[in-house]
Amino acid sequence: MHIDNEIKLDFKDVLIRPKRSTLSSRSSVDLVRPFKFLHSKTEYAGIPIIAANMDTTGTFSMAEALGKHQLSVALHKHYDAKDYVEFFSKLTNKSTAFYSLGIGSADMKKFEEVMKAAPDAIKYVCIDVANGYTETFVSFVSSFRKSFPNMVIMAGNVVTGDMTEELLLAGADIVKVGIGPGSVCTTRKMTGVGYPQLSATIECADAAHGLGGLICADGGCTRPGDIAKAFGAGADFVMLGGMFAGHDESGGEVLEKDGKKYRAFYGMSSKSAMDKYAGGVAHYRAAEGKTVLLEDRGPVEGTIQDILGGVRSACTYVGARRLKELTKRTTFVRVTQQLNEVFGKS
Ligand SMILES: NC(=O)C1=CN([C@@H]2O[C@H](COP(=O)(O)OP(=O)(O)OC[C@H]3O[C@@H](n4cnc5c(N)ncnc54)[C@H](OP(=O)(O)O)[C@@H]3O)[C@@H](O)[C@H]2O)C=CC1
Ligand SMILES: Nc1nc2c(ncn2[C@@H]2O[C@H](COP(=O)(O)O)[C@@H](O)[C@H]2O)c(=O)[nH]1
Ligand SMILES: [K+]
Repeated sequence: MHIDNEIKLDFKDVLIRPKRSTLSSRSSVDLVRPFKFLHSKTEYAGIPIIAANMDTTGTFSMAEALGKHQLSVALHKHYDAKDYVEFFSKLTNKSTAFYSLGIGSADMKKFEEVMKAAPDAIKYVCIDVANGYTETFVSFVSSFRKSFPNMVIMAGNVVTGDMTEELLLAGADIVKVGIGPGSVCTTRKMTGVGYPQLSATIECADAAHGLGGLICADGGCTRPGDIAKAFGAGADFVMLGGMFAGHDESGGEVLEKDGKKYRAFYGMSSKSAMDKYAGGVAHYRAAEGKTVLLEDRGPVEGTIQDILGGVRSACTYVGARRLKELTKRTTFVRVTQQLNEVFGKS
């Protein structure tokens, strides 16, 4: 047994210290980032915010709404092959949608079927498992890279620098970072495993950038300020589940209660998800996700504006004309209280 006594931080533990700035308006901040990748020759340009590959956020209609603003979606893995073929064939800005898959043989079979029907339609994939520390996962990423040398591969999840390096060396372009921070995640409760998300982001970004790789901070952002902090911490991409949930584009059924409209939102490892896609929770495992009912939030357009407005404003507070400059202009101050909640949680 070993104890790491260094304090590790979450978004709530810090604020970004303002700095002198020559920017006179939030409208002059450029959030579009160009990226080149470690392995793939594909070039990316967009606002590096991605809706999570959960079945109520990684939807085709979410992709359409976010794509208009150059944001991306990691599609969930439960559509039929023919639907992906149709979607990706029509997709004009390839960087706005990731095809997601796990490491099971059914996932690979479906992906091959889609690739065969639409050979050049997919440029970005997200290889996603709960636990990115297994040998099986690393060898899957490595053989996927051999089969698809020019695919942009995002792979995860991990939370430490050593495993970030290993995945990049195995063939990932972007390592997805986050174990247990999610809004409908119960991994920490069920297993006691996890890592505070701000520190995970800082440490994995540092490891990745040293090798010329990128990271995506996945999970735990509950408001636009957290997204600014994730970028400030060194994230190249930020993935959001809960913040994009509950909108018209989320799909799923709408429930009415006392005259109010609600949408269900659940973890992909929750009982709800396993009942829906795997015929229940397997005998040897427990659910590691929960189900919540969210008040219907209408079109996602308003949420997008809040997010982009918040991040642009953060950039002006530290004098970052482009999102790219945010990290090097960020000094975090540790705080004991981040928000004034005298009139309730906001
Ligand atoms: N970021 C996070 O903290 C987490 C994210 N999730 C999300 O939910 C999705 C579904 O997750 P889930 O159904 O739990 O698993 P995955 O779809 O991630 O499972 C992938 C493979 O990993 C194996 N595995 C070994 N150890 C573990 C472990 N500790 N947790 C999960 N799988 C393990 C599984 O085998 P076997 O089932 O036989 O053990 C399975 O073959 C994930 O793809 C991810 O998107 C889920 C949990 C945590
Ligand atoms: N431990 C679990 N994590 C999950 C599950 N379903 C999704 N996720 C992860 O959460 C993020 C989104 O986080 P949020 O805070 O923005 O909502 C998602 O990308 C996954 O990595 C789950 O069932 N269990
Ligand atoms: K995930």
